[in-house]
Amino acid sequence: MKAKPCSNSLAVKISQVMPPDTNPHGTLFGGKLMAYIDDVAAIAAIRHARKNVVTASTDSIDFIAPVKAGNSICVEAYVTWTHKTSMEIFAKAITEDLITGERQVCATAFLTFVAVDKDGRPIPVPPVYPETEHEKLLHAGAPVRAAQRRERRQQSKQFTEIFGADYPWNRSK
Ligand SMILES: CC(=O)SCCNC(=O)CCNC(=O)[C@H](O)C(C)(C)COP(=O)(O)OP(=O)(O)OC[C@H]1O[C@@H](n2cnc3c(N)ncnc32)[C@H](O)[C@@H]1OP(=O)(O)O
Repeated sequence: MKAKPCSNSLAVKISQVMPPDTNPHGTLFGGKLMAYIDDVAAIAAIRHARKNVVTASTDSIDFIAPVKAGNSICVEAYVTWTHKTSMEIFAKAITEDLITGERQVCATAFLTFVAVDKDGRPIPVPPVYPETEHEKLLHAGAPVRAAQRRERRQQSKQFTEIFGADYPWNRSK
């Protein structure tokens, strides 16, 4: 498959934070921001693969600064690295006080998406290559992050086996 540049997958979403999406502090719900990030990252992954994708995992999301109601929130995401069927996506969210123009990074995250066929089975994706300094930095660090994810996935599988699928109310003490 022909390699594509990171920039080919760039997806951006900008919106104004409205009160229904805020918590009692008047700032954006963390869960809402996570949904924005997943949404934009999925578009980037589909753009790169030109196939259906699923979210396989999200690395830790660091909430760096709160996002006030009335501010804008801009999420950008692009594919930084690919393996066989999986793609790493970097997402960055910035918030802007629309009155003063002050901007802040409010969150960054790495997500992994997997391209799937109509039965949900993983299928190959094209390679990606970096062009800018930022893209090169992210691309170079990706194999180490992927190895950490493989290790974490093994731990998750172990927890799944240990804790099982019992409902809490059926669990014996
Ligand atoms: C857009 C959305 O909202 S989708 C909804 C939320 N997501 C989901 O429902 C996905 C549920 N999970 C699944 O369907 C499956 O576990 C899949 C498709 C992610 C993986 O399928 P599996 O049959 O386990 O495939 P397999 O073990 O071969 O892994 C396939 C690839 O996914 C990668 N992968 C799987 N799980 C993870 C994970 N937790 N973190 C990072 N990468 C992962 C593997 O490393 C592999 O990558 P590679 O082919 O590039 O080397």
